Amino acid sequence: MLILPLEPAALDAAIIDLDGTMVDTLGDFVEVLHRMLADLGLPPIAATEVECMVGKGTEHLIQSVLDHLLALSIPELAARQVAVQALFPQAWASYHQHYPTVNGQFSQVYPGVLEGLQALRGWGLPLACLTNKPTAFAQALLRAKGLEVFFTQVFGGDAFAKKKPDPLPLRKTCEALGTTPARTLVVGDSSNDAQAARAAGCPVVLVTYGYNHGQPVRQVDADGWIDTLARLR
Ligand SMILES: O=C(O)COP(=O)(O)O
Ligand SMILES: [Mg+2]
Repeated sequence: MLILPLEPAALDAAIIDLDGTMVDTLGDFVEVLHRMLADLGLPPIAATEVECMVGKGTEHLIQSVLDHLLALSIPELAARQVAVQALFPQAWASYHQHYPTVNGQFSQVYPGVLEGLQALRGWGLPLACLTNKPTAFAQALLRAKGLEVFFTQVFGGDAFAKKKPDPLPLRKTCEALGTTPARTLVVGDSSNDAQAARAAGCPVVLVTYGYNHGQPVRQVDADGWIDTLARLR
C-alpha cells in the first residue's frame, strides 16, 4: 500500500538504497562470510541470522557475526567483546579480500526494479544510490547488474563521516544532487533508511521485501510501503 501521494511535481530527485531494495544480496553476504569464517577457523552461520544483521554496514555485520558465533563458547558479554575485537582485523581483511570476487555472483535484482527506476527517470528525476555498503562494492554491483546507468551519484557507507540511520549521508547526497531534502524521495527497505529520512526531512517509501533486522517493516515510521518498485509507475 502506498500512502504517500507520489506527485512527480512534488519531487526534484530520488535517493535509492541498494541491498534489500534494488538487489537481493543476502547470498553474496552469506558466501563472503562463509569464506571469511573458514579463514578464521570458525563454523558457518545461517542465512536467516545474517539477514537480520545486514544493513548497518560492513563493520557492524562482521562484529555481529563474530559475536553470534562466539556466544556459545563465551557467554559473558565483556569477555566476548574482547574476543570479537581480537579477531576483527583478520576478519575485516578476509572479508575485503573475498568480497570483490563474490560480489553479484549470488545476488539478483528484485522484480520491478528496472520498471521503477525507469519511471523515476521518466519523471525527469536525477537518482542517487545511497547504501551502507562500501562505495567500491556498490559501484561494482550496480555495474554487474546493469543498474549504474540510472544513477548520477553512488555513495557507500565509507563516503561520509556517518552511516544511515544518521541523516548526514542523506543531507550530503541531497547536496550532491543539488536538491532540498523535502523534495527528495528516499526509497529503502529498513528502519535505517526511514530514520535517516525522517531526521533529514525527506519523504520515505519502504519496500516490503527487504531486510529490516528481522522486524516487521510496516511498523517502521514511513510515508508508504510498496511491494515492488514497479508500483512507482
Ligand atoms: O549494510 C550494508 O552493507 C548494506 O546496506 P544498505 O544497502 O541496505 O544500506
Ligand atoms: Mg537496505
